Amino acid sequence: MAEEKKFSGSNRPARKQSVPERKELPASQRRHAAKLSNDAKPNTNGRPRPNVNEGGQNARRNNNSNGSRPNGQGGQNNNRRQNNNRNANANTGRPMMREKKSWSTKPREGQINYSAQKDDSLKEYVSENNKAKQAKQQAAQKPAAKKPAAKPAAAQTVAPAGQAKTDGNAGTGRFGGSLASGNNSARNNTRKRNTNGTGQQTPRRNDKPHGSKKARRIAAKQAPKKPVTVRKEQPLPEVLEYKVGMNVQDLAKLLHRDATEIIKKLFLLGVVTNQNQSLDEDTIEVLAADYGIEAKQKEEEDVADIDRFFDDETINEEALEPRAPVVTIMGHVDHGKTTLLDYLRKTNVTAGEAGGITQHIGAYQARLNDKLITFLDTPGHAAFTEMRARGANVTDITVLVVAADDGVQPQTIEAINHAKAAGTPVIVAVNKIDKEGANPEQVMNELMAHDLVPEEYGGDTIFVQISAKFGKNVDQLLEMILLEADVLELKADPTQPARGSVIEARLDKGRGPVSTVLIQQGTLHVGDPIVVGNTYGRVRTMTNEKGHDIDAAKPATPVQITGLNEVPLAGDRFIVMADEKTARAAGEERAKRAREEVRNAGSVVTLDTLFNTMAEKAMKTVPVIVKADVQGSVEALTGSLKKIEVDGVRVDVVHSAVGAINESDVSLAEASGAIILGFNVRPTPFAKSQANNDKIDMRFYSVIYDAIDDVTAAMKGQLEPVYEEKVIGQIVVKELFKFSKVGTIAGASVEEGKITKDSKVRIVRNGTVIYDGALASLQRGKDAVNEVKFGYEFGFTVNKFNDIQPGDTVEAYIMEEVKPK
Ligand SMILES: Nc1nc2c(ncn2[C@@H]2O[C@H](COP(=O)(O)OP(=O)(O)OP(=O)(O)O)[C@@H](O)[C@H]2O)c(=O)[nH]1
Repeated sequence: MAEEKKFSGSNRPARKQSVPERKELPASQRRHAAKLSNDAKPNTNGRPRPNVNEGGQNARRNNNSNGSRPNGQGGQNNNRRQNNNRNANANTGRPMMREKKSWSTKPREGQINYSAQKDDSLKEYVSENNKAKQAKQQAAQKPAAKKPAAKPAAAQTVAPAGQAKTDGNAGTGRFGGSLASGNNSARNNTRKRNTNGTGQQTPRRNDKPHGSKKARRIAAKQAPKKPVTVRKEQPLPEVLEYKVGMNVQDLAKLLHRDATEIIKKLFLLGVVTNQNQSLDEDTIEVLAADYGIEAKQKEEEDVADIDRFFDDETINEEALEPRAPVVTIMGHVDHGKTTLLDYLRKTNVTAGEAGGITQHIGAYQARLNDKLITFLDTPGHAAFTEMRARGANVTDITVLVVAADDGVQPQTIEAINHAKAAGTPVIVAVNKIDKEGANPEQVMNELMAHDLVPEEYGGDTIFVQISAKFGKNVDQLLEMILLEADVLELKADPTQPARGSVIEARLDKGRGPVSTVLIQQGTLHVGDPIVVGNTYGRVRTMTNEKGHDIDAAKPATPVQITGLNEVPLAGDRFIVMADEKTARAAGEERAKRAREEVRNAGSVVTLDTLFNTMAEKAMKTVPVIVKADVQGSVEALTGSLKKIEVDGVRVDVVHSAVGAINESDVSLAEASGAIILGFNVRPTPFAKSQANNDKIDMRFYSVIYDAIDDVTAAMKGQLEPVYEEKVIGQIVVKELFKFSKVGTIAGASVEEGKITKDSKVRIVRNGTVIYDGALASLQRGKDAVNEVKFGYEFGFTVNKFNDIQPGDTVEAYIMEEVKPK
């Protein structure tokens, strides 16, 4: 049962200590008490009655704070419990939710204890009041007591710890059982409210405090505080692995600490920051040191760096297997490289080649005694120097073809140097030994001067005399290659994801970018996500050199693949990635960086480069756009064009790509004033008509030499004309004729050569040039003439010079344009 509290008018606490002593209640209070006494009748309708008039002045004053929120539920107001209960609505059994002041039932020191005073009227009042109160409480408890009994479980659930329970414990709770009685009790017990396990009911939407500001403030003070979530204390990590730029929140997670704790710590360390501010390396390290742990900067993986897969040897020694040697054939033009490969492949590439030059790198495999040899078909023309160099970089062995009837030539030496630079052993194939005039001994002697000493002369270079045309000793050459490969112990790990290099790439009309790649490590599978140079994709199809579809390719195998987004460059490296997403990210990042590189290279001017840049700007350029059928040709042509040496003029390749000449090429040509050079390609119909309209110069070639010659001529035409002085005649002044109208006319004779009307004249007196200028008039007799030849006499005047004397000699000369060499 609810603890019964006496509410007596005489029990009214003093609001101030200095309340004057009174013998009896004032008339007004007695009147009020009497009114209350009348009101304090049991509530028969079961509904809560407002307590506005209950409790006399106290009750009225407390009415303001009789909100819906239980006061002191959170257990903060234990010391006020009695007051609350005293102030509880007697009708409802509900506690006074808020109070304006903490009232004590016991008089404090210096206070007057009204209750102790003898006052019969008050006693009477109290007794009546108590009876009325009891009656009211009993009436109020009746309906409330039913519901909790009907739903004890619910009541158990909702009754927070420390609150009165509605069963047999009613009246012993914090609110003296008031929760268990009346309508509040019924509501609280029938509706589940989330207590979040804290014992505190979560506030309802309308649980706003009412009353004056002050009342709200006090209520807020007394309101149960939100439970503080206690972070599970986890131990600090041994090492703080951080990234530069992390903020306090990030570090808080890593350190298992509260962000505010870190902010405080940093503040004490002299760093004022907030949760979101990025922190530098030093700050993070100092913080870690303060926590007494080690800080280690996390190395961010550069997804675009595919070279690391080539540098970091992650090869499993146990998985290594012997692989085919990769052989590059090098040599001077027409010494028989293609014929040798032809023989090996039993095809006839030579006949189909325009201009008789191999235009791009191909790769093929030859088999001898069940052993494979991979050949890279590198061209011999000087234009392909870069490609040869690239070929040598993926090469294990270089076969140097030297025609026995032609001997060592410039490109033979160049090939030797490339092989030396790449560190690959050289096997010399002395070719065309079938030919009349072939002198293999001579070739051997010449090569010895380049450190290629035959074994029979005590050196370590293998020489094989062959006839590629007739296949003589070609098998012997293959044997020697395999022998050398054995010495090199060539092995690879086929178990890892494939990586290698692009040998050749082109754009196929139907299949998109088609690339010949050489696998250097691992096994390449159809479907592999792949990054190639600055592009990426998934291996859609894979074919071997015979054009057969294959599913997997092991190390040292050249295969043609499709499925890339763009045409890569010959020599680009490729790597198979874990998934397509990573491949895409890497490819896109690489492409972005490549674009930035190009942009920066074109625009950055530093003080160091300023002079050069200015000088460069003063140069005349021949802008060209190069389009070709294969990447190798693009590179060969652009490389050759850049090497053209004409003083004061350089080629500016504004764009180069594989594929037909399209509209965007024509637009670019118009914008940049470029000539379009098409190598084995033609324009699309649209591009053709656009080029006609825009008067764009498009030229088509199938031989690189022709393209280079044309551009060289164009470049020479671009040069400023150079003039040289050419003396055409010697004249001696004989006498002077003075005319008032025209001035002095010199009479002279042509002693050597001639003089023309356009001649310039240099007047020399006593060996000194006294005047250099142009003729004003040239005449014979009274007639003006264009030219006076040797032996004739004539008259002349000089522009702006009137001091000519008999005996002066005159050099007649002209400025003649000199063609650039
Ligand atoms: N008699 C004879 N002629 C040969 C031999 N090898 C090549 N030839 C001829 O030499 C010429 C040039 O041969 P290629 O194989 O095209 O020479 P290459 O070195 O590939 O030339 P480029 O592709 O221009 O670098 C062709 O006419 C061949 O038929 C040979 O062993 N004997």
